[in-house]
Amino acid sequence: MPEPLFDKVALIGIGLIGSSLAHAIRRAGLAGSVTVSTRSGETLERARVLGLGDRYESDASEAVRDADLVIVSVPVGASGAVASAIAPALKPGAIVTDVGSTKASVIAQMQPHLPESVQFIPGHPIAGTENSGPDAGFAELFDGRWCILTPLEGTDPAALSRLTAFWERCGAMVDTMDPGHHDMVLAIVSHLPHIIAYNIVGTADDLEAVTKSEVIKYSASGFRDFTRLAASDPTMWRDVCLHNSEAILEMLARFSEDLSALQRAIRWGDGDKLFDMFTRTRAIRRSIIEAGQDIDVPDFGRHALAHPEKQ
Ligand SMILES: NC(=O)C1=CN([C@@H]2O[C@H](COP(=O)(O)OP(=O)(O)OC[C@H]3O[C@@H](n4cnc5c(N)ncnc54)[C@H](O)[C@@H]3O)[C@@H](O)[C@H]2O)C=CC1
Ligand SMILES: O=C(O)C(=O)Cc1ccc(O)cc1
Repeated sequence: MPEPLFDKVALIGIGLIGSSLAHAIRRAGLAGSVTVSTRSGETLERARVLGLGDRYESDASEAVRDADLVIVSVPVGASGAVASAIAPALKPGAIVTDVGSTKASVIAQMQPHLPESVQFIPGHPIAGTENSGPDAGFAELFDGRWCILTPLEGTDPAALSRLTAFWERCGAMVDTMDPGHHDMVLAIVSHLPHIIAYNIVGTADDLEAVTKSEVIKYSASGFRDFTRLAASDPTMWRDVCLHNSEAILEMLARFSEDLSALQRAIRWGDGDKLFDMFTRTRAIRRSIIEAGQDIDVPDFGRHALAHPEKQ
């Protein structure tokens, strides 16, 4: 086993992402010891039963006291409260990072509390599932997935390299990005798909002409894919919507315009327009598969794609 990258790591929040980090850290031998802290006593007890750490602290400030790396993995709306609680106890020179799905808001919430003696490097692994809580995590979650770091002005390059090495040894590939750009990109590739999924499943649930049992019984795989996303954690997604509202509203406005164009093409029987649009979007799917980013598609899916010929 290679040398640990950090002597002491503190995991604040031990849900899907925190517990996956605990497993990945252990798999790669990245820490001398791991201290777990979370708000709810019940979750902390569950983490202890699962053996996710070496020490367990209900008080986040106690957990970070001697930590060299602190990873905050809580819903983005709780980032400010966590930063304020841990700030006085942080060890000078420690690296503080997070995994939140939005970046500008997390930075605005956390940075004012954190002392200049620590290196704050916000992060976001683009890897997850619809499950939450400490039982949901697994060591392979980050394998082959991107992790975006959004370093701030004045970040020490050595600290950035160390955090990059940490994520790489957790299995991820690392990119750096400006926080505002991150929020715009993630609004279209992650936040909108979840919002659309919540909406379509809600619409189906509200239909009077179709019973709930029919929705369950006849749901084709397209609808089932939406239900998976719509089963994601309500607290987490409420916070994402509230904390990336500007970019999400911008993307929703564009989406609504494009949906209206699609609606018009259907109303006027404009088959050429529909065909052209569906051909363009199919190319995106193929590019994702070619880039090896199609983790959810079993191997046979690659060969089952039809050719884009006009029928
Ligand atoms: N679920 C996913 O697929 C992904 C989530 N993320 C981000 O990771 C973060 C954590 O998400 P998950 O692990 O999925 O959530 P989760 O719901 O599985 O776990 C959240 C954890 O935070 C704790 N917590 C909540 N409020 C707290 C507070 N005020 N103080 C201390 N602890 C608190 C909970 O007890 C729990 O341990 C979120 O910011 C989310 O946006 C990032 C990538 C993927
Ligand atoms: O479950 C899925 O399909 C996801 O899209 C997981 C996910 C959720 C939130 C993120 O910020 C990143 C990844």
